[in-house]
Amino acid sequence: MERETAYIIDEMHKLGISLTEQQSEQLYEYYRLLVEWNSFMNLTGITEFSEVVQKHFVDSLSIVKVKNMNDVDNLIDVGTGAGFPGLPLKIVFPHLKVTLLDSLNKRIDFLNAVIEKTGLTGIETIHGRAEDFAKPGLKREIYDLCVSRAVANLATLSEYCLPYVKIGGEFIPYKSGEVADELQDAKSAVFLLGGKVESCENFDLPGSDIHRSLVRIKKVGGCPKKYPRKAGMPSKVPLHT
Ligand SMILES: C[S@@+](CC[C@H](N)C(=O)[O-])C[C@H]1O[C@@H](n2cnc3c(N)ncnc32)[C@H](O)[C@@H]1O
Repeated sequence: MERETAYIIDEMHKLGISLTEQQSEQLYEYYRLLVEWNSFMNLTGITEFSEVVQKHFVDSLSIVKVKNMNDVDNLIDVGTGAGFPGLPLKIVFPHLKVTLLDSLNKRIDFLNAVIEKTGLTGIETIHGRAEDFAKPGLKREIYDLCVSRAVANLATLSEYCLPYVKIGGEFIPYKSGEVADELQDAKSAVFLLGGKVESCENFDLPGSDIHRSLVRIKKVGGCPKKYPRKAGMPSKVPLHT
């Protein structure tokens, strides 16, 4: 295990992140549980250790290239699946109050097991659809940051995510490949939901073939009450021009 934790520490160092022994052990335990649970449920197609470190852990943390996480108090990860990117972010930045939301209960069971085994506090899981928890009195417009990876196209995803973000906060989707067309298609959805695209940072993820794009969308105005529409609508009929 020492060799593996040293590898995790080195790879995070390349991103300018200094990990404690405890944090590297928590990430290793997360990896171990991911592989164990993956043998009886579908969590990830990636199970080889160095690939998990690069394609899940380093990728999740690549947000530090565009955002100072010390400026963030709370975040929600929408469609977190096996916890990416929200759970590695919580382990590396323990001051964060984190909500992990997913519509598949089996994945929530897995996340709860990781949280219990690693002893993390200040993190909650929600089993449900993104469209159902951004209602007034629930989790509407309370987060500094919303992140999401591999969940939906940007127009749909904006309707899932922007209602969670407080004015002045940010929504940063993890996209892959070229996103120019997707950004164009999502432009009016982002505007309608109170967002403004500030920038899009593209880079190759080291040690993998992933071309990552991180889009910074600022919440500049309140989200109209009618959004998000009822569950299923944002994906069936995405908001567009
Ligand atoms: C391809 S997986 C990606 C998981 C993780 N974000 C990652 O990058 O590894 C998509 C996840 O989004 C969840 N999801 C899709 N639509 C959702 C919705 N409307 N509300 C909540 N979760 C949703 C699915 O259950 C699934 O776990």
